Amino acid sequence: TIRIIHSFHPNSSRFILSPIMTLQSIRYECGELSILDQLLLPHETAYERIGCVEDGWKAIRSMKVRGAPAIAIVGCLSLAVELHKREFPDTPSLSSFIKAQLTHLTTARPTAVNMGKSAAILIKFVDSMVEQNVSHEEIKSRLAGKIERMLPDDISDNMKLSEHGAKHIMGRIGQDKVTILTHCNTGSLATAGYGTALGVVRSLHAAQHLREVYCTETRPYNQGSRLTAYELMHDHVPSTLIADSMVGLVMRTRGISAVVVGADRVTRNGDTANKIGTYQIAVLAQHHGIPFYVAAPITCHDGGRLDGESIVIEERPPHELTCVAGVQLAPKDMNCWNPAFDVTPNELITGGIITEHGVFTPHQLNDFHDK
Ligand SMILES: CSC[C@H]1O[C@H](OP(=O)(O)O)[C@H](O)[C@@H]1O
Repeated sequence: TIRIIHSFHPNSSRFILSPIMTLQSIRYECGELSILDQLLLPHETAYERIGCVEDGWKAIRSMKVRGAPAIAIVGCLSLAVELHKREFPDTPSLSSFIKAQLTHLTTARPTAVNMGKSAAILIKFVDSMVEQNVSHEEIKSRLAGKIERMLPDDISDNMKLSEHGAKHIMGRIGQDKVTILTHCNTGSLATAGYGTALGVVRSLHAAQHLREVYCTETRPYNQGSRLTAYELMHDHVPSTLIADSMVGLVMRTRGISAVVVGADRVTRNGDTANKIGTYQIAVLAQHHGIPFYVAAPITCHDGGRLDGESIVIEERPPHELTCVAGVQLAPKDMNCWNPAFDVTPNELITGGIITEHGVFTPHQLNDFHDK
């Protein structure tokens, strides 16, 4: 396991972190992959073995594993696992298999950019090795190595992002303690570890600057009540669970200093696709004059897309809305609409977009992509 041990150096505002994490959504070692089945949390902790790409696709589609970074990491690792076991007669057969499998993985869930972005990067990596006449065995080995590095790279990005975000919020609010509101789950269960928006919360808590964090239940999958509450209790972070419908009243009466949410796809102009309900929280935050931040490592950024208008919003099955934990709540044949995401326009992201490279305004983000 990896446990994060925080120590706050008295002579600087930097957080000293050593990479030991306690909550692991992904376990990978020497070609063996298993994922924490998040449909069973918080009542049951069960890991499911992923033996091939199809196992990975099904785990992502069913949301046993979810969260934009975790989706890409599990998808790509499922390919590494399958390549570890398969033999190929020559380079063309290996290359076409890799491309077909990566393309297939991008069909599991359309809104988060991470899987599609990783697939494009890995296909380009393989093509470059084919052009250099690298042997197909060496291609397999180098590709597996590149995929395996996604795990530590994600944790490293999250820690840097979280430090930038915590420092920016402290600088903006100008008080010793802050109260944060967050939505959905953006922690160790949505990433390789530490988290994005929840990573910012962890960093504020580690530096003793967090008064409290309010997390929304995040219907209908309940990422907040089942997953974020689980992580916050696990880490002994002062926190309060609220229903999605309570956000307005909490903003009005509980002294929220800032809102920090994650992202599934941030476009060039800063428009952000994130869990359904994010948009209305951003509108409420503007109404109450509360800075609204999006925490998103560059792996969640779609620099090739100008704005959020064309982002495909995934629609999930009606039963995920009409049933809770397998109990039928709404009438079985009730007409439903179950979009899993919405898009927050950049003008509502008033705090900034927190990345591992720093905190950007939407305009600065556009310049960053031009570099
Ligand atoms: C750190 S990205 C987490 C991001 O993914 C979640 O969606 P889902 O649980 O459906 O995969 C949500 O939008 C979070 O902000």
